[in-house]
Amino acid sequence: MSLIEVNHIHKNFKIAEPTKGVMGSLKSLLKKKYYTKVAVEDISFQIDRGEVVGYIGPNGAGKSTTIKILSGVLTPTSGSVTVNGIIPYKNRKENALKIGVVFGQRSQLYWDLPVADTFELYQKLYNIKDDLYNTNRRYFTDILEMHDFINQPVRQLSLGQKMKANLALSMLHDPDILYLDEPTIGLDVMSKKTLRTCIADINRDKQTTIILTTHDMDDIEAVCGRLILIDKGRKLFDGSLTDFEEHYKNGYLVRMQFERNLPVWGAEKNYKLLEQSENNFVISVDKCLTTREALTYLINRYNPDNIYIEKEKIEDIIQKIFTN
Ligand SMILES: Nc1ncnc2c1ncn2[C@@H]1O[C@H](COP(=O)(O)OP(=O)(O)OP(=O)(O)O)[C@@H](O)[C@H]1O
Repeated sequence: MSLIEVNHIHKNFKIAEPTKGVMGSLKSLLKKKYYTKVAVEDISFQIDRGEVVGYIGPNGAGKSTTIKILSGVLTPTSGSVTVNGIIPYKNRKENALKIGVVFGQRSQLYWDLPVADTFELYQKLYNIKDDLYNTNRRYFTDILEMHDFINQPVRQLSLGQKMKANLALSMLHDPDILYLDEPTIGLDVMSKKTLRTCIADINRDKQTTIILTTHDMDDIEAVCGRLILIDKGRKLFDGSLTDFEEHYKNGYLVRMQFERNLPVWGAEKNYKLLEQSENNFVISVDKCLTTREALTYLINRYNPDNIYIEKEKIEDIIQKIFTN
């Protein structure tokens, strides 16, 4: 049995129909009309201990709803979930002791208290033994570089510092599973990088199983070994990043650089001009051609000064899936 077992879950929300005008509002007081919004439709997956899984999809795909079901906040309309052998939405307290949750848009810190004080409150709340608390506090203060601000009130902290403190807080009780919902949202490049490194460190040092939802594909490429892609509540793909690229990639990119004026690009079968700048062509090559065939052809035909194969970013592949 896997650590996380999700079997054919569905989640429907009952939503009140909007009313028009005063009469409409009055009528709705007597008899409200509802419609059903399907947020998650027949999703199944298993996650083993120690995996880091990226759970991705466009806005409204059902990512947060799934995470809320896994963390016990929501009950599925049908289907079943077990996490660590328990049903999270039926045994919320027991489940809460074994998981850490970070919602990028929501802080668990007390605005007026120094971070260190919230940590102490959390120790009492979760009944964390002194030894474990002190070890974890030291470990997270070090890897998340929190020494400079741990004694400052939360209201004085930057977004990046708050996110680090939230991550540390959610891990103080040594949970088996960490749910991260958009942890790098709104952060600058350096803070994103630090956070990604720390997520990978936590997984390596503590064998924490991590499920990460994000719109930033650099997060996925940096830390996830596996990707689950969903859209409109349904699962589209579940597998390794390499399999994902193999499955969805239609070809690869070639960049040609010229130290003279750009030659005229001809309409070429199996080659598509994606981008043209002052002295560059970026070409998408169909996967029916080997890189050797493509490079030989392009060098003979256009005689570039430099030519490179470029890796297609996961972000671009996903964008193609949802725009095609
Ligand atoms: N409490 C709720 N009541 C009604 N509808 C909801 C509720 N929560 C989510 N939904 C709807 O369910 C669908 C899935 O929402 P969800 O928040 O899971 O998507 P998401 O993939 O996390 O999106 P995003 O990337 O924008 O955060 C959306 O259409 C949303 O409007």
